[in-house]
Formats: sequence, structure tokens, C-alpha cells
Amino acid sequence: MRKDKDFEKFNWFLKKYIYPQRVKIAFIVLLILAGSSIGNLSPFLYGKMLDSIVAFDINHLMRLIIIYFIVTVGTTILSIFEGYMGKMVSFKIVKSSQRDLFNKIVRLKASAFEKYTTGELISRLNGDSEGVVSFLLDVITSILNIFINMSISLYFVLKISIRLSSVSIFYIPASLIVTITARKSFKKLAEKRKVFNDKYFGYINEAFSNNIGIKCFRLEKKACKKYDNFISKELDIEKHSMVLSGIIQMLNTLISVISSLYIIYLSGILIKGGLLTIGTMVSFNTYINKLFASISQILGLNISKQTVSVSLDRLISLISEKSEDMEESEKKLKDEPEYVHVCNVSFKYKEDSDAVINNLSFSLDSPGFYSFVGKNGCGKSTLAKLLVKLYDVDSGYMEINGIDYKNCSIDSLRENITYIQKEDFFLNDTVYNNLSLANERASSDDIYGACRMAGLDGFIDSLPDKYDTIVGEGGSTLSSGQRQKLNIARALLKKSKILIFDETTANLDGKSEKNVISILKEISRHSIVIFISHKVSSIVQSDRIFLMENGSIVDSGTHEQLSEDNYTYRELFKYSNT
Ligand SMILES: Nc1ncnc2c1ncn2[C@@H]1O[C@H](COP(=O)(O)OP(=O)(O)OP(=O)(O)O)[C@@H](O)[C@H]1O
Repeated sequence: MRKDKDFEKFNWFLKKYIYPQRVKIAFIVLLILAGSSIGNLSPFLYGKMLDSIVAFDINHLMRLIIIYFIVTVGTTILSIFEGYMGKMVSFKIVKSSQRDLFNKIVRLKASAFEKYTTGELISRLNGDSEGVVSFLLDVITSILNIFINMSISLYFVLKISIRLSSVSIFYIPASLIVTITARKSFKKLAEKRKVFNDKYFGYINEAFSNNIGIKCFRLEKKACKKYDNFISKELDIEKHSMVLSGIIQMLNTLISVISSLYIIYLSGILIKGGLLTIGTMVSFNTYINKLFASISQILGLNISKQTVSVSLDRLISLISEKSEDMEESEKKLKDEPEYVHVCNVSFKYKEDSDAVINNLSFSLDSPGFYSFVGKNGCGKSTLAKLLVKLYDVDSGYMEINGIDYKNCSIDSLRENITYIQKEDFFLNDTVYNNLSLANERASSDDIYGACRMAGLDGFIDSLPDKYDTIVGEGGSTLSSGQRQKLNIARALLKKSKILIFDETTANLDGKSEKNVISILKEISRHSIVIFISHKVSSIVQSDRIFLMENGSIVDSGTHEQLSEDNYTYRELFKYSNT
């Protein structure tokens, strides 16, 4: 059963990534075979040269030297060419599997994304496929060669002396026992190393991306100490690996030494009895070593398979995660959306956690400025995420323009709903390119116009390279208010009929907030604007405010109505100024 599983996963990888390169791989195999067939002549020639020296046949020795020189140069040229081609093919296969993995990762469902840390994903993307590809290519390109080497060596070994070849009766079973015993330990070690790498990359990513927090809380020492802990854990793994390799190496050396000494002892007896020459003894030694090297290569591949199988499991488990495109539904929004209905919706992030959205219902049937307010953690942002189908509801029903969310294509939904999330989303690119992410079709004039409306034109003009200024990783060179204004400009560029803003005015100064709200009010004349905020000054002009508590909507109305009728609402904004 286990074997079948292993076969299945290796077969899957072979078919998907190695098979498309079959012609080049076949050519590499041919090069290897040609190289090793010529190379196999060397020990034979060497033995003959020694015998010519002993026989004082200098003319024959000269001929043999010339042939030996040609054979050596020829094999080297073939091996350089084969090495180059091998690297190219391996690069292509690794990159094609990494491309697929990257495509998969960026399309993972938000819920699947939460299962892995960033470091874990980086570790799987970079570390796992390379190991698998190099192992499989190694097997494919060397297996034939190994068997040819084995057959040729075996032929010469048996031809030179059957009595000397009896050493194999000890060597082969002894080596097999060592390999089989070592396999399990190497697999366990590989699993341990992968888990370590995931945590290590996760920590590095965390430490670098939180560098300001680390500075502010004076955590540099702690951060370095934690890094030292990682080093000592890695050292433990390395030690374990070295001890294991050391033991295996020791056992293999013992097997080899015993075999060699046995050969020398027996050769002595045979030479004394005139049954063997010094030259043939040297040739025999070289061929038997080649034979043993081929056997140990096969056994080595068997051990590597255990390590690679761990990498392959990790690749497959990531590839088999649910991605959004796997669930892409057929129904597309034909027209621009005009209404959204949410009926008795409930949702929890994890199976075993409490519901974050509880029997929530509301309808937005016409353009307007709709605000969602409530205490921290009451589920406002979660609701926004459900509205763009980042998560699927557990129960209840959501529809947009008559299409059930369950059947509505994610592409068409997100094309028609602009969601400006609370967390910043900026690439380390120019201001211009960051803006055009919202709408690739937007012209320069559209982009300049949107920035003017968002109150950004003065600021952008003051930048050294204006719109070509690089904003830094995550927009780190911009202030939080400037980032929010850029987000408003993005929303203006996307021009959709439904817009969701999650705390988009939280960091704006009074004047900028007023400007942004008046723009959004203007947009809300023909679009549905959903606005999440803790600032009463941002929501006071809303056409309707939904008050949320524990994942449900408990009341709704205008600011005046709620202020008058609802105690919770009054308490919520008790300390805010309008
Ligand atoms: N990815 C997640 N996985 C698990 N739980 C989550 C996740 N995101 C949010 N939560 C939990 O869901 C609840 C609602 O969070 P949500 O962000 O929707 O609240 P909110 O009303 O927007 O809060 P705030 O006003 O503080 O922004 C919280 O208890 C939070 O801990």
C-alpha cells in the first residue's frame, strides 16, 4: 500500500514535469552512456599498460598511451557537455514546478492560506521541488548508466577471475542490510529538517517585516537570542545527520576494507600459483570497485528516495489545497450589480471556533452611503470579506443581482465590487503602478484625476520622481494618511457599482476626511458605498447605519434616529466628536 502511494506520487511528478523534457533527457542519457562506455575502457587499458611495462614492450605501451589519452579527453568533453545540458533541463523542470506552486499559492482560498505561515510557503516553494527534481533526474539519467557500468564491470570481474569475484557474496548482502537499516532514520531526519526550515523561514520573515516593532519594544536582543536558538536547533539536526552519515560511512568502509583485503589476500595466492598477473589484478580491482560503486549508487538512491518522498508529500499537500480557481462558479454578473441581499448568514473561521457572524441579515437595494458600526471584534471586517467571497458562508444565503453567491464567479464578483481593506496593500513599485493595479485600463489622465480628487496631487508633485517614485515595501515610505488617500484614488479608478471601505478614513486629518466623505457621498448617488468606521464624523451623513453586535445586525437607521433611539449606539460614539 505504502509502496503504491510512493509510486503514485513519483509517477505524478514524472508525468507532469519530467515527461515534457523527455527528448533532452534522452539526449543526456545518450551522452552519459557514450561517456561511460568509453570511460570503461580506461581500467582495461591501464592494466594493459602495466603489463607492457613488465614485458618491456615499449612500442605497444606507446600505442596504449595514445589511446588512453584520447579516451580520457573524449570522456571529459562528453561529461562537460552532459553537465551543461543536465543543469539546463533541471533548471527548466524546477522552475516549471515552482511556477505551478506559486500560481497555486497566490490562488489559495483565504481559509487555506491561514494554515501556512509565510515562511512555510517560501520554504516549500524554494526547497522542496529542487530536491525532488534533482533526485528524479539523477535516477533517470544515471540508472541506465549504473546498470551498464555494473554489467561491464561484472563481465570483466567474472572474466578476470571467478574465484576473486566470490567477494561479492559478502559485499552485496552486507551493503543491503546497512541501507535498509539506514532508510527509516534518514526519512525521519528529513521530516525534522523540513519542519525546522518552515519555522526558520517563518521566523526570519516575521523578524524582518516587524523590524520597527522590534526596535520600538527594544526586542533586538530577544530577536537575536531566538535566532541563536534556531542555530542551535539546526546544529542538533546537523549533528544527528552527521552521526548517522558517519555510522553508515563507517559500516560501508568496513565492508569495503574487508572486501579489498580479501581480494588482495586471494590475489597473492593466485599470483603465486601463476593464475593471475599483477596487471590483471589491478584491472580486477578497478572493475570490482566500479561494480561496488554502482551498487552503492543504487543503494544511495534508495536512501535519497526517503528524503525526497518527504518533499514530494509537502508539495502534493500544498498542490491539493483548495484554490479559488478550482471552485470558480459559472455564473457571471451580466450587468453592473444593483442590489445585495444577505439572509440569516452565519460564519466561523475554524470548525472548532465560535461563529463570528451570527444569523446576520440586511438588504442594500439602491445606491446610497451605508455604514456598518459596532464594537471591536463584532464582525464588520469579516462581513466585508464575505461580501467579496474571500470566505464562504457556513449557512444562510447571500445574493447579488439575483445570483446566489455560491454560484457567482469570484472573478466577476471582485471585478464589480471594490474592496478597500483595512490592511495596506502596496507593492514595492512606483506610485503610478500601484494606482494602476486597481484598473489596468485606466489612462494617465484617469490616474492624475483620481489623485486630484483624493487630495494627493500636491503631495505627489512634491515627490522627487513624482508618479515614478518608488513607495517602498508595503508603501513604507508613505504616511498612513497618504496610503489611505491612495486607496481612495484606487477606488475611484476602479469605478464599480459596489464599493466597500474598511476604516479608510481612520488616519485622515479632519480636512482630508471631509473631502473623502464628500467624494464618497457623490459616488453613492449612483453606487452602493459600504463604509466601516469607528469615526462618527465619517458616518454621520450615511443614508443608513447598521449597528452590529456579536456578528449580528441589531439595529439600523440614520445617525439622528439611532442617536435618539439606541443606547448601544449612543454609548459607541459617546466619546467621539461629530
Ligand atoms: N483570520 C481569522 N481567523 C480567525 N479568527 C479571526 C480572523 N479574523 C478575524 N477573526 C476573529 O473574528 C472576530 C471578528 O473580527 P473582525 O475583524 O471581523 O472584527 P471587526 O468588527 O472588524 O473589528 P475591528 O473594529 O476591531 O476592526 C474577532 O473576534 C477576530 O478575533
